[in-house]
Amino acid sequence: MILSVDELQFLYRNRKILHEIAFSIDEGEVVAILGPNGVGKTTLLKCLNRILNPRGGTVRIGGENLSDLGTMEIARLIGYVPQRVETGRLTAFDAVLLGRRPHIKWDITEKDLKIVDSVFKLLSMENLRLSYIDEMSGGELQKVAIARSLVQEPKVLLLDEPTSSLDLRNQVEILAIIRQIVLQHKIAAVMTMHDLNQAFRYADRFILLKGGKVHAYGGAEVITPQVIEEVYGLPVVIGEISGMRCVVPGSPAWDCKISYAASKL
Ligand SMILES: Nc1ncnc2c1ncn2[C@@H]1O[C@H](COP(=O)(O)OP(=O)(O)OP(=O)(O)O)[C@@H](O)[C@H]1O
Repeated sequence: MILSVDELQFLYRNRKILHEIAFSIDEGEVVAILGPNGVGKTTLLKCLNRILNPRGGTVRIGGENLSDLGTMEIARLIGYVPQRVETGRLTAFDAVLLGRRPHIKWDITEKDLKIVDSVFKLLSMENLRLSYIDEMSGGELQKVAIARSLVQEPKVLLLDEPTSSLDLRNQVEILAIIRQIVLQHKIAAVMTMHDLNQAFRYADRFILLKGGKVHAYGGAEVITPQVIEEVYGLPVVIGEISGMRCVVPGSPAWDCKISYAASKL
């Protein structure tokens, strides 16, 4: 087991956002955190990373309790790709290089440069090396953030909607690369997502949040039409296309309900 979470709770002011969160993740696994807007997916990632301090519970990585570790030690273990990436007057190369030593001045080594080069190549973004990140498109910036997390060589990657700004081809390529890196390096990735079809394709396990709690947790078998309707309040059909599990939202009855409501506007 590489990551374990037990009885995690988080409150914003006095409002309970997360409670009784417990799960564990093995090496080589990609886990998708799913759930409706505002349910607490980003908050959960930030608690795992200790950007936010949980009110209770424990998070362990490789047996180490994160509450016993400092920021630098946590950065050594966890690569984090936030939903909103901060920009500045830095080239993409420098921004990614910062992932090697996030908080202190350091002597750049041959190894640092080699790893940064290889990640630029892996993500097919060599053309962006000298571009300034404050002049980048949303998708380009998202790739820079993913690259920065990968050069950290973390044990756990936390990715907050990592493909939200990417075009279709980049979505597929980035998720496939994350999948491959997780397996090859025996690390783990936890990603928040909205696209259930991509989750089916690239994740091994699923955590569905509802009301700040884990509503369903497990392999693809836990994502049933009933569970999806309970979590999102929307009927779906689950089927297969070319051997791949896929979710189609809606149903004839639902579509009728929506068009009836719209006709009353
Ligand atoms: N800084 C904050 N102060 C107070 N409440 C906050 C703060 N940030 C988020 N929240 C609230 O916490 C809840 C969970 O937010 P969070 O961003 O974790 O949701 P999410 O599941 O990631 O949503 P989305 O799918 O829309 O990105 C929301 O109701 C949100 O309004």
